[in-house]
Amino acid sequence: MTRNTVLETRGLEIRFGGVVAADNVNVQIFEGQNLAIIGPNGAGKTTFLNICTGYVKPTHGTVEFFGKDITRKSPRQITRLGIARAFQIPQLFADHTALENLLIAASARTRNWAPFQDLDDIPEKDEMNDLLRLVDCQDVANQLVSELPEGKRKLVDIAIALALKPKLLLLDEPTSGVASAEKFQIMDILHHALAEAQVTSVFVEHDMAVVEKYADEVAVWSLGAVQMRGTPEEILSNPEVRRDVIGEVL
Ligand SMILES: Nc1ncnc2c1ncn2[C@@H]1O[C@H](COP(=O)(O)OP(=O)(O)OP(=O)(O)O)[C@@H](O)[C@H]1O
Repeated sequence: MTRNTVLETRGLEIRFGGVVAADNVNVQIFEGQNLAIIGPNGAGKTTFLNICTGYVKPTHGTVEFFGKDITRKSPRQITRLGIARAFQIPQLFADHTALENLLIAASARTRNWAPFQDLDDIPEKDEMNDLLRLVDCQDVANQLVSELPEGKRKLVDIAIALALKPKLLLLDEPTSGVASAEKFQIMDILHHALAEAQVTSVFVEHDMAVVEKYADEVAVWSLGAVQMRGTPEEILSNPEVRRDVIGEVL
């Protein structure tokens, strides 16, 4: 069965001073997949997400999204084309409620954002309530984001990314900073929401139990390059990965 390519990078390169953060990065991401990116600190994982979303421009190489070259497009243009991002530290308006945050995102999706617009007037209210339900946050819709526990804040951040109706969602350590038991709850909700919204995902992750359970493929980064790619079983049983990424003493 041929798989449709959502995003493809060819020959990405960038260095920061003496550090090579991308060294001939060639990656294909296929429709419907949940690709995990793993690798030691400083390997270039976040740099890859930054290049794909237009925040960092590579010195060489290209990024194609559904066959269209987006390498030189701005982050805003790339978001509008259908690539969304969720961050390790949720990017939310802390003194607004969860629902208000989504309404602001909905407004920014379709119109120019007007900071003084009355949020009650935004027509996407039902759609945004549905999204909060999808990420199991309907119970906190009217609570200030600053008062939410970290797990709920992460889910609201994911709902905001989905409010942009992306085709591809890039997540930088979606479960960092939450307790182990809660990680799986968040990932279950995320996994279900992505399938429901038919969104392809790429997530950077340090927790191998999360990778094993939720990724259908894993790419291993090291020294700015993709060293290996395969199923979670193949990658997580590889002795080099166990030694260099997981830190096991073999
Ligand atoms: N804007 C920047 N300016 C200077 N150096 C940078 C910049 N962005 C990244 N780097 C460097 O490039 C290298 C790769 O960084 P990157 O954040 O992509 O790694 P990472 O694999 O995501 O690491 P971590 O797992 O610690 O988040 C690091 O050495 C980092 O310090």
